[in-house]
Amino acid sequence: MAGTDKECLDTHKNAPRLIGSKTGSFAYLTIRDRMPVIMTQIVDTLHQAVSELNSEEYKNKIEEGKCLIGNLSEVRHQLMTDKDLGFLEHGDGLEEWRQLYVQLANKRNVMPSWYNVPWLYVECYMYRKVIDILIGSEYFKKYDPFRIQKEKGFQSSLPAMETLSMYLIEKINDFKLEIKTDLREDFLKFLQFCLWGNKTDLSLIAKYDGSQDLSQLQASSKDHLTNLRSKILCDDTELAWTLINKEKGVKRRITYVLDNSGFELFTDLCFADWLITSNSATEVHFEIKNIPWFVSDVTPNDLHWTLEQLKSSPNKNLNLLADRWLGNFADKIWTYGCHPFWTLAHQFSTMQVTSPDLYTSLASGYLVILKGDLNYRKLLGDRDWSYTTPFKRALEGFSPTNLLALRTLKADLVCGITQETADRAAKESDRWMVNGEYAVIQISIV
Ligand SMILES: O=P(O)(O)OC[C@H]1O[C@](O)(CO)[C@@H](O)[C@@H]1O
Ligand SMILES: [Mn+2]
Repeated sequence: MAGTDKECLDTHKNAPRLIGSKTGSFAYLTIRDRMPVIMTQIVDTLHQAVSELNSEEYKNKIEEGKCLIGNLSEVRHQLMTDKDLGFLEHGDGLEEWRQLYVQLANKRNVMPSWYNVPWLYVECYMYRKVIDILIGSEYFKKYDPFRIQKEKGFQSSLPAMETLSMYLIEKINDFKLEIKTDLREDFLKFLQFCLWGNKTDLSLIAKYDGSQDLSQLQASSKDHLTNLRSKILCDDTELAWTLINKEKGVKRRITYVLDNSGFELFTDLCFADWLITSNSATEVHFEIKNIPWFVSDVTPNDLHWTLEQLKSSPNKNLNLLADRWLGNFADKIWTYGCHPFWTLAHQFSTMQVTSPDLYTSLASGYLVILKGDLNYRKLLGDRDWSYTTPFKRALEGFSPTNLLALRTLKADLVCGITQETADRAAKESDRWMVNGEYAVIQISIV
């Protein structure tokens, strides 16, 4: 049973939100164990970067760096000792953060602190607070404390990317030569590559230093995918296929809300390529993060860096894909945006009010694909819904257009699955909701 905030039960009988104050819950353990480790990593990485600077040339930068290290260490201390949360001062979304803080403060008789507000808020706040400190500086405004980890993650995924690139190129050639292929089967495969690509987020492996072998986490072989089917606890693939296969060739845009860099991003770009090549969409618009976020989330820098790496790789298939993908961006068949909404702590059902421009943009497309665990938590308002609550119900009215969630379970909430399925998974592993071994493919059709 997850940790919950009974105060948040509202009149619409929404389930309570997950909160860190429930001892032993995944929220509690994340705040107690995983978040301090991530903060330590941030401090250590910055410390390393500062210590590599030439002390004569970068005197002021070094001074400032040391000061930032102190401020970041203080955030870690506040988190570990459950101090009051405060306002943010720099960067996007300040007013939205302030409003949410005031709402939380008004709901309680005590000041909002790390363990007494909803987990979603506090976890997003930690990442945003780090950026607040960096943006407020002179020399570290654009510093990405996760860059090294993301780059190591990319390098260690290269063998899996090479395998997947061969598969995609085979499909592209089939299209070119008009060789009849089983489109449904291809769709199914790419969807699952993307789904399992979500296993490799680096915030879950809090101690990831690039040396661990991620290949076990990467479902790069087709046979492996077949074995993984039983781990998909709700599988709306057929509904998704019906949607994708409908009225092919008409002008339509798919919005792809990306999650992590590295292997996951590569699988997503492969799928986006297939969507265009198979005429399933005429435009794919990616949404990514405007700041370093939850360790491994894709920022514009990560996207550009990834494409450059693929282009300069000694592997010809990766070069070929990089050329295609750079071409897609140049031709505006692919576009990307990084709306500040994605780095707020808001659940998606508030988007229409808090970020109407983004909502309208999603609504003008045919389908939104949402990747990963955090997006799923925000879809569900990070609430402790009963497992059998229908997906659409848990969205609390969020319905800009057709939605498709692809998520491996890394937090103890899920909906839209049968009690038998939940029991079976629980029997297989008592960590089934958080270990990234299980997944859902869920669709909401307007
Ligand atoms: O990259 P994802 O799939 O959104 O996962 C983000 C991570 O953050 C959490 O949502 C909370 O720590 C985890 O459940 C997950 O490991
Ligand atoms: Mn992520």
